Amino acid sequence: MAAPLLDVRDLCVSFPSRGRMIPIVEHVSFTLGERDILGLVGESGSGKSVTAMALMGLIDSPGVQITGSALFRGQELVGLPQKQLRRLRGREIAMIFQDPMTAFTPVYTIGWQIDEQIRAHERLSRKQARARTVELLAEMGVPDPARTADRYPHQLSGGLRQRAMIAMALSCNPSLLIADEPTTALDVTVQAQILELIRSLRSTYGSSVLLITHDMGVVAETCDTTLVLYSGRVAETGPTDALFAHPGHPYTAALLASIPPLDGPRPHRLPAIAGAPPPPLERPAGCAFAPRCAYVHDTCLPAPPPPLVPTGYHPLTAQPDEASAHTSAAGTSPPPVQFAACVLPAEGTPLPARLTHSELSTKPNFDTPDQALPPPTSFSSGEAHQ
Ligand SMILES: Nc1ncnc2c1ncn2[C@@H]1O[C@H](COP(=O)(O)OP(=O)(O)OP(=O)(O)O)[C@@H](O)[C@H]1O
Repeated sequence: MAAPLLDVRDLCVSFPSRGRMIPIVEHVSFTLGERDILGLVGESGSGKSVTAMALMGLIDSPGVQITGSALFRGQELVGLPQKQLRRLRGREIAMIFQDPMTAFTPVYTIGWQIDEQIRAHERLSRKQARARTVELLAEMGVPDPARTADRYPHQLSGGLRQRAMIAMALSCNPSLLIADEPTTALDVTVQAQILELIRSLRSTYGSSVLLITHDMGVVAETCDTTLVLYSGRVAETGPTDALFAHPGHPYTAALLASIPPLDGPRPHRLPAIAGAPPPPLERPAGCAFAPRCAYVHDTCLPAPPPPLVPTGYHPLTAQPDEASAHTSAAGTSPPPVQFAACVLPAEGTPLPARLTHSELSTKPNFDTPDQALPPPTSFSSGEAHQ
């Protein structure tokens, strides 16, 4: 199998506070292949941005502790000196953010800023750099790119600014684009256009994308693979289609159940996940979702469970594992995918025994059984999510 573009193993990020280290991201592992789009999804505060910033070497808080490994084309990013990281950023790895105004300086034109980015990495004259800027803006679907290049950031609409930021990020043809909530601030029509643009990057630029979002709809439309982060830990990962059709983790299932169905009867109220993720210092020893889980069981409590991945799929790549790959190569059909589940019952099977009320109420942030998510019938069949 070809080496992945990005191979992250056991990434942990902790920040110091009042003499203690607060673990924000714990043992996050995944790989991203060439031209793949991986969605990093989770609620606000789950550690998505911290994961991305750690990979980019952009966390400069004093005392931050980053451990584990992140190999980019075989080069270790964790602990890489800033000088070398700076060389990689822009040229090999680029990042775009929710708010393009944070990426552009308000006092220079869009074109000038993209020209400078190009000239920082390539030996081009001003004229050549501007020609490349205009070409890039045109490729990003910016109308009248030569005139738009002469505009200041505040003179562009949110969608155009986002296109201009993607143009700047792609100006040096990076292999990896990290997109942190790139469509959150945009209206739905522009959001769809930007997602289409991001999807097209792999064919036009050969780029892989790490897409950070809290929106399962965005993931469904855009990502090959999905990694669900909950309270700084990986809850579940797998090919997006499979994960959406058969979520194995009650958290994934609950996130999916909270998306309005496109067809069929509209529910009176969408199911919400009661409670909130635990603060990092109150994270339970076992599954961090246990305090909010309708299916919590005593086996969930002693230690964090390993991330769920469909049976037959590799836990890091979320691709068919070696055995399945060999079977396909031999010309026979791959074995049917079986879906792992932590405690999610198969259709028709009874729920596992629940913890007693007193056990539940001794845990921080625990919802009472009455407040907990009702067992949604759609969880086990997955039909509602297709
Ligand atoms: N420099 C920092 N020092 C201390 N804590 C931090 C720092 N940066 C982030 N955090 C904490 O890390 C946690 C995860 O933050 P992060 O921004 O990664 O979440 P997120 O999943 O990206 O959420 P959102 O979708 O709201 O952006 C939060 O509790 C945040 O307060």
